[in-house]
Amino acid sequence: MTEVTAQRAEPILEVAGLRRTYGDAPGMLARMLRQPARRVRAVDGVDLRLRPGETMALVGESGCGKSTVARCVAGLESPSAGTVRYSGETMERIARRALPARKDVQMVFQDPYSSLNPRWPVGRSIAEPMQVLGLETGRDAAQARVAELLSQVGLAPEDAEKFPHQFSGGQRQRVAIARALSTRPKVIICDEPTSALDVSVQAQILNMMKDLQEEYGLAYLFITHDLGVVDHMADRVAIMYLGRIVEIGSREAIFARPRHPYTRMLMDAVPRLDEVTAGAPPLGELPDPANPPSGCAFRTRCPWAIAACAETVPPLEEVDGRRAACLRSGEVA
Ligand SMILES: Nc1ncnc2c1ncn2[C@@H]1O[C@H](COP(=O)(O)OP(=O)(O)OP(=O)(O)O)[C@@H](O)[C@H]1O
Repeated sequence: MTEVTAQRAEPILEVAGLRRTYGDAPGMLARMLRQPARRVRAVDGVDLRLRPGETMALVGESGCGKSTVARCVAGLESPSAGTVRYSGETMERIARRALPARKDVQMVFQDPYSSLNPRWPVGRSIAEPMQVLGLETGRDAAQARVAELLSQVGLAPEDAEKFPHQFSGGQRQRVAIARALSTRPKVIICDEPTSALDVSVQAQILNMMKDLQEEYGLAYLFITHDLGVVDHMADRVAIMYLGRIVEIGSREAIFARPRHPYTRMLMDAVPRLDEVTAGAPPLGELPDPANPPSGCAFRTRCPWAIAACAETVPPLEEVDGRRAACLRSGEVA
């Protein structure tokens, strides 16, 4: 499917012009030291469309705004501007009026403890979202559903009585996935769900997530810095740099012929991408997000940069079956 066709298909999730700025007002310490506010445009005009049953990977170095997109899309944070729609319904309306669409989106975090209460038996945490939304209120029905969910993620019904610390890291992530599945969502936002796990456990969880996707027609917005994971999971890929998407298209197109210099450099750095994320800079230092370069924010690290790159922010334009935001995208491949 070309990027043009993908854009035409009916989306389950549609993000338009999403912006999230932090630090509009200076904090107390900054005020005492008479420092100006440190204003960061963490997300600066992101558009995304996710179709039912599809996996879109959102990729980029630490600090480029991936988690902020995830939190805004999951309704955990309000955007400064732009809209998030599920099946055409805005997230604002969904959150305010507890519309049924609220059950359609769930989130899985890197750290399962973010969604599991350490003092609750996991069965209670798994049942919580469906009970909050009034889906399975009777005790027996809720228990039966928890047992069903545990077996869907490869655990035993008796595991409902255990506490989070009694599981291994991989099992704990299975529990977090069972909790996310409890409301029968259509979309799951996954923020680095396997990056804290050993490689072999990682593969098991990813394969299970693929099976669950197939069985329930789930769409995943999959946030990761790991291109191996992207290759394994994604139908489409969006590459983010300092708050903006710089390239978006099918996994095949992007892996075969990256058209943005940043995508290309990420791919060249593949074996060391964990170092990129850990801050070691095979690509050079990321500029200060509070003070990004004019024009194309990547130009200060870009071997293809020319004077014109400092003038304007290049728009995402169709090139070679995907969209890329680079004045020289035609020459990059
Ligand atoms: N609550 C906050 N207050 C102030 N700045 C924030 C806040 N959350 C994020 N930021 C800033 O917004 C930018 C994007 O952060 P974000 O966590 O979304 O990036 P990321 O790509 O998900 O990185 P990571 O992989 O490290 O989580 C960063 O410059 C970060 O410092």
